[in-house]
Amino acid sequence: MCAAKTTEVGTSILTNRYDNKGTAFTAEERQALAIRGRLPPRVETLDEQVARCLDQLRSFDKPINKYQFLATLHTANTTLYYALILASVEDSLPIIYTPTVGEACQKFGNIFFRERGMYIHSQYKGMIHELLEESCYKDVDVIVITDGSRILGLGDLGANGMGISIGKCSLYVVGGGVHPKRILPVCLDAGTNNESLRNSLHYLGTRTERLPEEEFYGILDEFMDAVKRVWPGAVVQFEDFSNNHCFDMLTRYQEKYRCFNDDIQGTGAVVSAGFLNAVRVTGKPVTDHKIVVFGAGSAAVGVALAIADLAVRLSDGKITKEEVIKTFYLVDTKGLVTNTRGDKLAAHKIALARTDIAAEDNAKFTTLEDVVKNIKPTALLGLGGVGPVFTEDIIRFVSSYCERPIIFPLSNPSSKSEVIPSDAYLWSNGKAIIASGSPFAGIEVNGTFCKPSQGNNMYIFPGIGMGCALAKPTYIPDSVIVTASARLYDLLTPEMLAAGALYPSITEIREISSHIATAVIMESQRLGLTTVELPKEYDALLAVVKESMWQAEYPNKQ
Ligand SMILES: NC(=O)C1=CN([C@@H]2O[C@H](COP(=O)(O)OP(=O)(O)OC[C@H]3O[C@@H](n4cnc5c(N)ncnc54)[C@H](O)[C@@H]3O)[C@@H](O)[C@H]2O)C=CC1
Ligand SMILES: CC(=O)C(=O)O
Ligand SMILES: [Mg+2]
Repeated sequence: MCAAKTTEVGTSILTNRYDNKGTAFTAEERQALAIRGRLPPRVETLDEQVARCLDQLRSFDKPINKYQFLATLHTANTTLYYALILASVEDSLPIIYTPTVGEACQKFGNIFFRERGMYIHSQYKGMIHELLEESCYKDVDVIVITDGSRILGLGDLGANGMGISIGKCSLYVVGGGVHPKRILPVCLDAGTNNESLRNSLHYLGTRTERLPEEEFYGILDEFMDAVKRVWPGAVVQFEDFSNNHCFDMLTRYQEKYRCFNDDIQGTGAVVSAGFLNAVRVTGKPVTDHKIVVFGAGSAAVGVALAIADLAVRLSDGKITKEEVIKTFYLVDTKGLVTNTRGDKLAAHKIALARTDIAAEDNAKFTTLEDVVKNIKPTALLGLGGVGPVFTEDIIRFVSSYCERPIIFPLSNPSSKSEVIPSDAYLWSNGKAIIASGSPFAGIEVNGTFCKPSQGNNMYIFPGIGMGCALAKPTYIPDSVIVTASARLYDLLTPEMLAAGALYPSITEIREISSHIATAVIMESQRLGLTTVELPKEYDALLAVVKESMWQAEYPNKQ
């Protein structure tokens, strides 16, 4: 090979995030690639690189600067980026995911420096197939798409929502072992109704109001169809679409494409598993509980219905879905959701509306405080996305009559949490059983260290997506999601439960995801939906799943 040609190859490898090894290139490799003088002399192993980069990461005080450092690292050397995250899951997930990813989305235009993923907008109508074909993505297993209309609890962030697709895709690699080249974060830029964002100096999306319905579905239909043709094996995860679309999108696409909605179905699957494990701690059957849910949107409705589905599945049909649904009291901006309060309920609320409140009694239930006082719940689930509403008064009141109140402040990011878990432990005198959407510190109460579990859909979507990418079922029916949830429920051992956990440790995310993926595949096989031949027996299938996981290692392992 001539010298000029070799230099070109060397340069393209050094600047290709997937192939670059940086200081881990050996002397021989440096010579062969003609990059001898272009790297510091020391040759490091991947472990040494990880240790050095972890020190660099820890040297930043502000989480957003840590986020920027990691984004830069991803751009320079993707293998090292994932090796570092896998070596420091508990420290780095709060940076690449909630809560810091929320701040990164808010500041997306200010911190953007290099492309990642794909942007689809109305200007490309009629050309989406071509756009996907011409992209550098040749084989895609998982696509996470958002239109940025409801990013965490931060509202309409338009094209800045790309940050959330990127964060979720990173978790597919970290948790599901999907190859980094086979994930695709997508931003459907359908405009934004956030006027101040639209007018802000560095906003990078289209500066128009959100598309009318017909155009929105026109572009989404075209995208889904193009994905099926260009990457027929891919799974599409819908993320953070506002509730005027997300339920309808599921109806429109669930049986036509291999897709699921993370906020409705993923959140439902995770929270139902943790909640029913918390119910075991209370010693009372779920049907004896009274569950107040703050919020009645995509996550709240997904969670309530999933708890009912999982409870029915775990009871072997001894309890009915209707019996569990009766335990729920959903609260939205107008108060308790009932069928008698005189407004036209959004379609997604109807199945969960109380039917036992006389019209004249609705006035007694117009605030969360009223509902708590009058219902005396044993469980509070927070999915309103507005911040601290589970007040000291509420927590103390619930703890006054309830032996082990279940308190789940599930809204993200941390600033939108319904209560800071350490406060809830203190106010409940250590009695509360807590899972929070974002990670929070624990606290010692009466000599016992209490730490919240993280009730976040990150426990399930990597396993669901990975299982479906492997077995390629024609579509993802609800029963596959309930099966994934039941598997997560079972993965919590009695010892873990006794130690106060509601989910296995997140450091075990790959192990967890491999079991969830296995369960997902087996249920898809049972339903006759898979299009790839895989073992039918659990252990053999689990081995195949584990074997398929990408490892954060250089090709010629250092
Ligand atoms: N822990 C987890 O894994 C997940 C957490 N979430 C979080 O849940 C929150 C909500 O998400 P979605 O349900 O998708 O949003 P959404 O917009 O569909 O629903 C929000 C609901 O809260 C209600 N609400 C808003 N302000 C209220 C107020 N002041 N009083 C009473 N009700 C009020 C709204 O009426 C609506 O029913 C977000 O913060 C999101 O980050 C969502 C998905 C997963
Ligand atoms: C975790 C998540 O998906 C959300 O907060 O929207
Ligand atoms: Mg979400």
